[in-house]
Amino acid sequence: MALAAARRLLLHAGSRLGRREAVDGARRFANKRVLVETEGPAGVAVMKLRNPPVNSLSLECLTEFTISLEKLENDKSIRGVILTSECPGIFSAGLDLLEMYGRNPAHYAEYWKNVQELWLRLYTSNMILVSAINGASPAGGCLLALCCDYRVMADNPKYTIGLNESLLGIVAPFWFKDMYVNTIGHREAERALQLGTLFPPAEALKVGVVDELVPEDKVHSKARSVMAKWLAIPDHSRQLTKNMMRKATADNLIKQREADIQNFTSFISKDSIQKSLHMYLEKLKQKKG
Ligand SMILES: CCC/C=C/C(=O)SCCNC(=O)CCNC(=O)[C@H](O)C(C)(C)COP(=O)([O-])OP(=O)([O-])OC[C@H]1O[C@@H](n2cnc3c(N)ncnc32)[C@H](O)[C@@H]1OP(=O)([O-])[O-]
Repeated sequence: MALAAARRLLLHAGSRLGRREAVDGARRFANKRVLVETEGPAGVAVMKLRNPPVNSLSLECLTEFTISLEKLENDKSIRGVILTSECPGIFSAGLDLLEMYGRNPAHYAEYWKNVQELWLRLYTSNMILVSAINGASPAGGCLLALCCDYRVMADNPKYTIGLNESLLGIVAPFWFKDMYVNTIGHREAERALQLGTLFPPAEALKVGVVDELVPEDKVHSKARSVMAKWLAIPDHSRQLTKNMMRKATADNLIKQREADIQNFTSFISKDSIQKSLHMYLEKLKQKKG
């Protein structure tokens, strides 16, 4: 309820800001955790996640992300979005573990609904989405990248990408899996999901998790040049083709959203799963100390 009100406020504030920017000619709007800049080639927005330290997808971050996307979808002058991060060395650490640990079932349900919402909006977007992966991209971070039409990754062996849920003692839901299969094929997805593989850039390119590697300082310029190529295709034919390729996967979730929320809520509420998450969070802390 409170979140719905916050969402309305943000949308309203955003549209007022949008009008002011149009007058100033400064094409930029920002929520606290997502910055959108629309300067550069016509019709292209750059969306930067900025939820330090690791761009984890907290409920607030998911909401702001979804609202920003909604605004861009509604802006008929925008045809493409480059998705990237403002946090050095991190694209996104994925879903916020603290939203899935030590909370109550109502919170888990609310959180999951918002995860679904963002995924559906990203995966089925009519806009061209190119990810400029400029850092580590585990689990939900990889999910964001997989939603894009093209993935450019910084060739830095310190960065890894993949759906590593099984390493945390949790299970990627069927729609994460479906999108992984669509991207890298059944055999690679099966192996990578069971092992929770986090691929370094060269391996990510080899299996097809990403489409291209470039030196770190070229990630943005490459994403822009990729975008230019995609923009040259007529929107209507590209959009219909994208829809044809992705609709069945999205529909698979749409037809069972409520059951998926219930599955997630009962799974994540289990003592054994909470214990696994606790251990994983402790491991992250120890790594730091
Ligand atoms: C069924 C469900 C499907 C699930 C899907 C998912 O996405 S599950 C998600 C799967 N995601 C993963 O498995 C990724 C786990 N994270 C990592 O592997 C690393 O943090 C890193 C490689 C992203 C960055 O390394 P780095 O050395 O630059 O940074 P650092 O490690 O020092 O962390 C800094 C602070 O951030 C904290 N924090 C980190 N991640 C999360 C998070 N997701 N959430 C919340 N907090 C997180 C970390 O605890 C620490 O907190 P502290 O102690 O300051 O209070």
